[in-house]
Amino acid sequence: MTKTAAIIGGGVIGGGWAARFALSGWNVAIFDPDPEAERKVSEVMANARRSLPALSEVALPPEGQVKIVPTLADAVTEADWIQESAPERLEIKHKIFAEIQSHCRKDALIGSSTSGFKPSELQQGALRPGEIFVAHPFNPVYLLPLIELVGDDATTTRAQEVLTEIGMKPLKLRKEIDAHVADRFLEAVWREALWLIKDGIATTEEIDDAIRFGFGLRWGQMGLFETYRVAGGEAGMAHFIEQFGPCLQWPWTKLMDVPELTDDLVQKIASQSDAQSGAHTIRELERIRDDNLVSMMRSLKGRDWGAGALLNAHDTRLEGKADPDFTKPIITVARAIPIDWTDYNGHMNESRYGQLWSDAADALMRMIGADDAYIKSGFSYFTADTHTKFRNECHAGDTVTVVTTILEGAGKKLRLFHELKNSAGDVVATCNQFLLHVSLETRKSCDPAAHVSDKLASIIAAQAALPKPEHS
Ligand SMILES: NC(=O)C1=CN([C@@H]2O[C@H](COP(=O)(O)OP(=O)(O)OC[C@H]3O[C@@H](n4cnc5c(N)ncnc54)[C@H](O)[C@@H]3O)[C@@H](O)[C@H]2O)C=CC1
Ligand SMILES: C[N+](C)(C)CC(=O)CC(=O)[O-]
Repeated sequence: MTKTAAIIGGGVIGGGWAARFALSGWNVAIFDPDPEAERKVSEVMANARRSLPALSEVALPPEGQVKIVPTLADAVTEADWIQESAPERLEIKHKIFAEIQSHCRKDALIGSSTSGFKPSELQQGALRPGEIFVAHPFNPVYLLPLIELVGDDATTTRAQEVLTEIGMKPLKLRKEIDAHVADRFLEAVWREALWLIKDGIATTEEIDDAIRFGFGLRWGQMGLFETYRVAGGEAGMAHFIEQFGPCLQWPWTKLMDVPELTDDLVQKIASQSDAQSGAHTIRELERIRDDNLVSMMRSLKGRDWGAGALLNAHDTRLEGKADPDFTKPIITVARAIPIDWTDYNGHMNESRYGQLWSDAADALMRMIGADDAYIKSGFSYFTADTHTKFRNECHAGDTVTVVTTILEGAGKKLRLFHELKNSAGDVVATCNQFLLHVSLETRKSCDPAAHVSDKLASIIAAQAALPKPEHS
């Protein structure tokens, strides 16, 4: 049964949660008293639709329904997960939790997006305090996987399972603390940046350059400790601390001091920020950010590292293991086209068609039992010939499928016909691909193992009644 999320507060973060849940196949009900909420949420949804599916090499589940409802009770009554994302004011959040708990199911998970409040503060005066926990996300919630979870162990363990299912990276904190873990870092960096601007040392643009051309790039892949372990050289972490530990005693940092946010300082920051980024609207900046994040996370996927390894594991979960119904056309690829597959002509680059044919052949190989274990045993298929015909264009964000027909599959020969189709079912391109079964030891062609040729024969028989694809 389709699960339901209730989002209370549909601003920057609530909208991001709504998109994350809906694109993971959940129905979403949003309550927000702002008459502009519907427009704002639909803009976040549009951003999410063009970016989140591009992180995946497989199709996402069908999108859930998203609706704005007139009362908080309408949103929460049936919900499996309720996410409070109202302004960062404790009295507002208390009122909301009281209303949530008088209408919601007893087994509903009730998370708060709070950036700084501890669960014990959120729970003050609540009907069932232990049910309220912190689920702190990062903007944009539909792309960044981290969620800091703080609260009752059993409840946050249940929350952890749900978040993993929707492709996120829950991080359970051992103890509650103001501003959790990640925002403690962000606050330290923010405080130092304010000083640097106030003291006229650097502008907003120079500070951003200091981050994005240097340690910011490192942090996205290894974080703080692994990066510094490497920086310690062969002598390692202890040596690193010995060398740089004393800096904390030197005047490198103003960490304990907070600059006063005077009108002058706010004006200085705002005008520097306008000079730096004012040429773009916020929506344009969001799209630039999202495209960059998708490209960076896709690179990490190729390395199976960090956030990329998480995405690969999520793809495996989404793909499932069950055999398709072989009496129907075989779908070997179902996915969205990522932005980094497109080129200066504004459409998918020709090299990526080769990628899709290769992915389709790999999927077909797994279906006939020529899977990873079979390849490890010393046998595989090599492509000997491909003929691609381009018939239409394909753009970033398009959802496409590859339908693969087995034209020939006897002995060592395997001939496949792939049709790349867009979401309207139109053929974008076709490929006639000829493969030979090989021994990876001799590098010569040979007949496949009996279980592979038998499976191939049974699929060809199951497909016999289907019409032959056009132009094959
Ligand atoms: N903006 C950010 O970068 C991040 C914010 N957060 C947290 O997320 C929460 C929401 O922040 P944003 O989305 O940035 O704020 P926002 O101002 O964009 O959105 C808040 C929304 O709550 C609505 N609202 C006000 N009173 C309400 C009520 N009684 N019931 C339901 N909705 C109500 C407002 O109309 C508004 O649409 C805060 O607790 C914040 O600390 C967490 C991570 C990052
Ligand atoms: C600025 N902030 C404290 C609201 C930031 C966050 O809470 C997380 C984020 O997305 O940076």
